[in-house]
Amino acid sequence: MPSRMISHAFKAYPLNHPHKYLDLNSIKELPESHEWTSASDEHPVVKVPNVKSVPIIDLNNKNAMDLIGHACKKWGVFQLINHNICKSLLEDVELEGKRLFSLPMQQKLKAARSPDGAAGYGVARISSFFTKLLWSEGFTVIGSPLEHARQLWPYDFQNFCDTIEAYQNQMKKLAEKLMWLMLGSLGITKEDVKWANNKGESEEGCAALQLNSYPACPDPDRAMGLAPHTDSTALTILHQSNISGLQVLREGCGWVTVPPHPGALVIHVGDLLHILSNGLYINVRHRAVVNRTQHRFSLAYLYGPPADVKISPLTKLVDHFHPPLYRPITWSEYLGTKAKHFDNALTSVRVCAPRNGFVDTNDNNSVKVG
Ligand SMILES: C=C1C[C@]23C[C@@]1(O)CC[C@H]2[C@@]12CCC[C@@](C)(C(=O)O1)[C@H]2[C@@H]3C(=O)O
Ligand SMILES: O=C(O)CCC(=O)C(=O)O
Ligand SMILES: [Fe+2]
Repeated sequence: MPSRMISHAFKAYPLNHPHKYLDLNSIKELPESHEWTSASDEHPVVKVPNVKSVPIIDLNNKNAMDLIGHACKKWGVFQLINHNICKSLLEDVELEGKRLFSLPMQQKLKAARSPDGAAGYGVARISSFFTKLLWSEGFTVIGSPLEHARQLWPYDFQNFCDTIEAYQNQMKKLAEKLMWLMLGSLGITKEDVKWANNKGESEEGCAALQLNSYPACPDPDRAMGLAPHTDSTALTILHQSNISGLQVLREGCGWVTVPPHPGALVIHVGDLLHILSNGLYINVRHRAVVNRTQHRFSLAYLYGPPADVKISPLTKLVDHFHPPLYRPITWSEYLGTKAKHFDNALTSVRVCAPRNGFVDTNDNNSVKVG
């Protein structure tokens, strides 16, 4: 039976071996369990200006739609300024996140994500695809944060809930606006998308909020904050605070650092927009690296269509010369597919090889070792 909520997407894919939780803040030497070899990544880190940097787009620019479309085709990522999200809200949510991660481990584990669940405290789900552990911890909110917040702060959960809910509301509006700009640039309007005005859908269905914490690391060059991945979303809005760590893969060049730009939010094209656009938009591959001295915090708003609506390449973008590359799939099903196949999830949904004969650069069959 299709699930109406993304929080149920992993029911059939429980994580069998939840990792032991180390308090990364107190570790003075990188344990072998967290030692990643640089040989496991074939892409170099490239420096700006050797390669252009990720585009910065002003939402107030009258050409914003075209600039966004161009960035989605060339990069699959851009930084957005003048997005209208209150600076104080961004600061508040960052503070609440830091308050959460600074709790003692025993307390955080009271809100631990269950093996078959999507929400709560824990390591990133993709961790299970690697033999080495990530230098990070996360907290995922889907719908209301209340249940978990009560477990974390039995007498003091209101502030956290209010801030998270205010942030979710603002992000939802921005995500919707961005999605229509991204699709608008391809000539797609709301009339072309059946589920666009489906107001009856459960609020829980269309977003997750991921709080990421990357403590300072004694040996950052051999550790990995968040392993390379694409987001299983239509789009992601990332607030990366003022500490660098996000890198995006520019095909043919290598890893490009996305420097924190004051007030900017980073927008990623996810796998679902890649599917909807019939491959025209790049689902950007990215990762988070860590540093020796600063504790980094980031906040990702992972946005998608209603969880149980089948999405597929949009009819207007498909013709005899551009056959649909992917079969219809719901967001919920796609999350399950990702939980099973990780980097090969898109290939498993593909029905037709791209006309240029190239394979999807985000798919590979290599064994992940970390
Ligand atoms: C909607 C979702 C996307 C996500 C899995 C999740 O159910 C909630 C957490 C998301 C996240 C955030 C960190 C990176 C990531 C790969 C992960 O392990 O959990 C993404 C997942 C994703 O985009 O596939
Ligand atoms: O911390 C970052 O910069 C990246 C986070 C991320 O990729 C995610 O939450 O999906
Ligand atoms: Fe991501």
